[in-house]
Amino acid sequence: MAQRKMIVFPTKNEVSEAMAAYTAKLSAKFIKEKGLFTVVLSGGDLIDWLCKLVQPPYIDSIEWSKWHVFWVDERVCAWEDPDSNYKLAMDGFLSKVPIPDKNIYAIDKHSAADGNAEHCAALYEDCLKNLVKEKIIPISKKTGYPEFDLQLLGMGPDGHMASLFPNHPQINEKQKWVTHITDSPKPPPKRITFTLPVINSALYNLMAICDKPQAKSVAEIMKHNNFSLPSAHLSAQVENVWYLDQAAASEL
Ligand SMILES: O=C1O[C@H](COP(=O)(O)O)[C@@H](O)[C@H](O)[C@H]1O
Repeated sequence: MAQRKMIVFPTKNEVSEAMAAYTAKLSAKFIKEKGLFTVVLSGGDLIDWLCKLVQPPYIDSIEWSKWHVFWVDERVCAWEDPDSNYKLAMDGFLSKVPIPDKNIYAIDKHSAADGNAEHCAALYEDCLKNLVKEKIIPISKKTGYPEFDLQLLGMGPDGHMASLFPNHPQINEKQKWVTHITDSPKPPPKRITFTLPVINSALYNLMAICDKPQAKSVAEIMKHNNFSLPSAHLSAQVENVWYLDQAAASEL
């Protein structure tokens, strides 16, 4: 598994530029190697920081039609709900680039609106399994879990990543690929999330953290390897890179 690599940038703007360059480089590499690129998004502030991808030079140079887009976690609510990670990504990023609709794998619309978190997680896992059969997602020979090319992750001030929260059992799930939570400490309470083995089976994981509220958890992870914080468990098969701004790195 890849060692954690950290780069501190002066401001959020440089984090955003570096994320775009990293994503574009991997997009070109994987599309050249296998004709497609699987990208996993999170919600939260990260979507704002992806803004550089919808500007020149990336908007015109990325082969968007070869992208397949997933969510590492999703809130169990209607697609139109302001809490929806799908809506956030559609409004701020995906609606501005020509990715075919069929390549955008959102939470099941009806079950999400019905609010059944367990069913939504099972359906999302079925969706991934079908894509394994269709050879869009390989199963890693090393881990036995689905292998995404790139995941773009964020961390909450409490050290959570995806919807894996401190002191909640989802972090220990090893059988399922996608699990659910109904008592998330951060609203909304019902969510689905990739499990840790799936998150760590990605080839490249890019964790982007900006702003002061995250600084304490960043220091706990970097200085003390505090594994009670879910983000401390992040790894990857090839590269596990953390991009921070000065504010997030201020307690290091
Ligand atoms: O609730 C969530 O929080 C995390 C972190 O979000 P941020 O706004 O603190 O950056 C996010 O990565 C996750 O996808 C989201 O559902």
